[in-house]
Amino acid sequence: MSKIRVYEYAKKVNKSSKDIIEKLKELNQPVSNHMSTISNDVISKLDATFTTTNKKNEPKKQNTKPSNQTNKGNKNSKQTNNFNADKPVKKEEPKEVTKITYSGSINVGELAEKLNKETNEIIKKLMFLGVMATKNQDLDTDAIELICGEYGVEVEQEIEIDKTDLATYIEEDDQKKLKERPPVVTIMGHVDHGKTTLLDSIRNTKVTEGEAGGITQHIGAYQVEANGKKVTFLDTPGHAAFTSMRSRGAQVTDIAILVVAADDGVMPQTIEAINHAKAAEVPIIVAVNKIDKEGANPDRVMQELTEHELIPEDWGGETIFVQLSALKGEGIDDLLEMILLVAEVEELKANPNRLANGTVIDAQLDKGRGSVASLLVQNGTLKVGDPIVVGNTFGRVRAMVNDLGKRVKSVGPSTPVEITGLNDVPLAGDRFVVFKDEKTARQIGEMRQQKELEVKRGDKAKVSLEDLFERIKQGEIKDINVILKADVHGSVEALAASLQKIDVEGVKVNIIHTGVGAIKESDIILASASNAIVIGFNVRPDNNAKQAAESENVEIRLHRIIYKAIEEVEAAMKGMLDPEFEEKVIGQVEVRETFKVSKIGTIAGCYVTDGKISRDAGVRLIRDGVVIYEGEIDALKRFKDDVKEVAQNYECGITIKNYNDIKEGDVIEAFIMEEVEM
Ligand SMILES: Nc1nc2c(ncn2[C@@H]2O[C@H](COP(=O)(O)OP(=O)(O)OP(=O)(O)O)[C@@H](O)[C@H]2O)c(=O)[nH]1
Repeated sequence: MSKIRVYEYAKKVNKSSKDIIEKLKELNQPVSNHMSTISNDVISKLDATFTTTNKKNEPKKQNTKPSNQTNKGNKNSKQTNNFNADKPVKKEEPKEVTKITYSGSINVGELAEKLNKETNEIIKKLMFLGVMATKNQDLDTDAIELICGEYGVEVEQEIEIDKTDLATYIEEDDQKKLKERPPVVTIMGHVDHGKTTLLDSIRNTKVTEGEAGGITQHIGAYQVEANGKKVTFLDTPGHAAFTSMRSRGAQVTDIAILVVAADDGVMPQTIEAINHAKAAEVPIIVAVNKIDKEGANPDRVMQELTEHELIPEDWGGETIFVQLSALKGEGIDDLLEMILLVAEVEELKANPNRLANGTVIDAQLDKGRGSVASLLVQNGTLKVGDPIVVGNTFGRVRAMVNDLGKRVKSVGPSTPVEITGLNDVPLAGDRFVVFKDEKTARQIGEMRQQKELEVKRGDKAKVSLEDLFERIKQGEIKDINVILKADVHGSVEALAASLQKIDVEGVKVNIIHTGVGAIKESDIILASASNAIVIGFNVRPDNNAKQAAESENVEIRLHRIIYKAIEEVEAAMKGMLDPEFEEKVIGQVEVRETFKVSKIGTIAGCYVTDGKISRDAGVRLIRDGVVIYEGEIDALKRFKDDVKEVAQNYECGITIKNYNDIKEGDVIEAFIMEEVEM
């Protein structure tokens, strides 16, 4: 158990921090203030006093009555007496506050105002309580309660419910309704130690038994049966299940299988895997693989793992080791048996008789079926037709397919299933929750979408790759905001990871939104609002997005090769991007006569009406306001001489390269391509 602070403990036992501080003094464990931490052994001592009495006497209350106010109460009554005595004088008494309410956070100044006191007075009181605070400093619940207690004022915190938080819609289970559920297992280990082979081996030996004709399908997880019990394997070998999912706060794994090749021993990724599993507090079963190989040394593996606190039972430890050959399918039954054993110890349970919730294992956009998401049902039963919110997407479960490629109507806890029917593609690691009615699901889904947009919005000036370097140099930019869209989830993750690794002069790429599928108007709006560049990988903007990008001045970069996209961003950050050119019109010329010369073609006798025309300029032939040709000048002459340029109000002769259809009255527009100033 980790340490907790005085005020946290106070809240836990429904006492004021002051009570706890007093008690700690009595226990000879004085602390300086309510923010001080208390160690585990002291907590047990406190528990002995508080949890027993607390449970007996005081039900948990939302409102916090002021504590310890006997003194204050007296003072108040004294005041009243004085007031009565002074009645004929009719002095203005400040309005007495007896109760305040607040929501969210409140700072010292605001509290003073609510209490009808001077800010300085509050600051002094806080100092006395060991808290140094300034006027604009936010106060935690406990400090607020302490101060109000001092004045004998009741405090009520209005708890704000975040309606977009899916967790608030998941009701707690009645323990009596819980039933055993299959364990969800992740296989981890160093490269080439045999994770994929093991996953295949388990699947091949177990899945098809009794499932004649079943076509296996990769939906990110599969179930096998052993000894009449089911086991669910996440079939994303490696750390994906831990890294990407856990980064979104999703915990799906119950048991981690650590594969270590007996001929190779503990390697860097083995250690990494151990750390992931430990951080997630997931039990580890070690699978010593490749024991069929010459040079296999299982003992060495065990020896090496003891250094990482994985000690075999035979050696007095608690870690289960299974020796196997994934390639030959040996030891698979042992492994499954051990998994079931650990599962039993862990008492994994869920309630199949409720609306489902769980986690997205993977999701993608399918040309025919639209958004397709692989879900792991973690609690409840998921049914076709269920109104559902998945991450920031929503819909109704249209169809469900299990890991054997079979259509199913309902699935219970720990079951992986692929669903269609969502309005957009969610992300791996997103939570899903089923709702009773579609209207609520839609409302919450839309609110979540909206919130996602708002959260990601910033209000900086627009950025483009071209001016990036300059703004980095000026110190205007520290983060480069990027919105990433790609055809498949894997590319999104790969590109995002690589972009985030680019580090130029301490400037970092900040991926504010990623998604699968075409670049949409909403992406552009988000980019515009958050001053981001949109990078599309194997995807294109749709028409609305194109228009929005133009009007919002948002830069879209399209790529087909990951490293090119990375190179480009890196080059922009280093100021090495090829310069961008912009067209600049330098002049206008009126065609007054035309001459046809056999070897030369049409010569236009012209008059420069505006600006100038130069020999190396590009030209556009405009007739009745419509551009009918764009090309280069072949010759520019004044009288018989070739000239470099001709200025306004002068006459000249022009021939256009490979173009002769020039007519009297046409306008020739001259333009040059100019490097955009950075
Ligand atoms: N002899 C022997 N070879 C094995 C065994 N298990 C896996 N291999 C071989 O080891 C190599 C790597 O196996 P994979 O299953 O691809 O390893 P992995 O851990 O999934 O590798 P990555 O996906 O690259 O991380 C392959 O050539 C397998 O055939 C085994 O039990 N015995």
